Amino acid sequence: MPSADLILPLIDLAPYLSPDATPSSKATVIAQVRAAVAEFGFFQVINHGIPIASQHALIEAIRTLMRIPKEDKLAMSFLKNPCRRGCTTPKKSVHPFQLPPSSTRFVDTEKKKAFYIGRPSEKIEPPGFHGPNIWPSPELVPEAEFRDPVWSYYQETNRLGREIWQLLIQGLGHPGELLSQFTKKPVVMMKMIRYPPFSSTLPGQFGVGAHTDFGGVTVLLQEAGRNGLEVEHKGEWIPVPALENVLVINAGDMIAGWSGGVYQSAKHRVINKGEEERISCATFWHGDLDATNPFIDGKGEGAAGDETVADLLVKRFRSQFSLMKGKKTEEVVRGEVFAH
Ligand SMILES: O=C(O)CCC(=O)C(=O)O
Ligand SMILES: [Fe+2]
Repeated sequence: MPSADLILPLIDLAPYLSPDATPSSKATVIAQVRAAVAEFGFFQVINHGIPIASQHALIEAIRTLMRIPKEDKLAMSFLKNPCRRGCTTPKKSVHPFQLPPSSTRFVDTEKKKAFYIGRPSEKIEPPGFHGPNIWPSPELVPEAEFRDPVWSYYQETNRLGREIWQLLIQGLGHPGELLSQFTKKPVVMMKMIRYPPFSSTLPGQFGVGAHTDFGGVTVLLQEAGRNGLEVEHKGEWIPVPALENVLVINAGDMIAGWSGGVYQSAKHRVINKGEEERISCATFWHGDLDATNPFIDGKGEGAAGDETVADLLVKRFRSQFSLMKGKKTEEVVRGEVFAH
């Protein structure tokens, strides 16, 4: 059961981001962020600098895209894309609850649909995190209704992800400029999500099952009023209210490892109990594929040391894949099951 008593910290970023910020006002925010991520792995932010109009336009754009015919979505399939972009459909995997007699072994455990974009580069580069984005044709969805607002929000959320990374770095006592050591060409994926209304989900189905994010900073926009996100804290689920112009920030496993356990990567899940669809958008701001832990100068061991960002990402996709027998590794590295 979600706990009614616990709430996540709500941090005002103005004393850090505004032109009048002083060293002391910045230090206060750095300390607040450190405390929040050390305790919860999550916090919410106001005065984050992303214009409300950009947030609204993004949500409308996602709604528009999710309504296009299924065959047009399949033509932009994430599973067929070599660099983790495009459309995913509900997740199929083995699940213990209610298998109707006529069903196959696989049922949908998650009912969401998602569309991914990332940092665009002309060439598709191994191991499949950099490459061109795909977009619906302008005849299908005019650029002003999808591509333009999505791209503009992507740039905003990139800027905010960078600021949050710098806050976390400074919270560990390093200069914020350390960021430039592992973010020359960072992997920054943006996942736009649509959860169906509660009535169309089966008992036991989640919007997103409990998981941790595996990489760096996540910046999450929830459509205002469409609650559903819950964060685990000491065995209890804390509901995270979907508030207008309030973003959710969390740290992934890579940050927890790199920080030597100072920062937490908390489990979270989504259950849309509402009778309306729920739109959200998560930006996963990782780092350069060849980067290793910047806090220990590459001298450490394991996840906290000499593994690169690419190693960590690929390892995570592979381990999730082991649940699904009979598929090829390539499908794993690209597949929805292995997306966040
Ligand atoms: O939609 C949400 O509120 C959260 C999504 C999420 O946790 C994820 O995609 O990793
Ligand atoms: Fe997540």
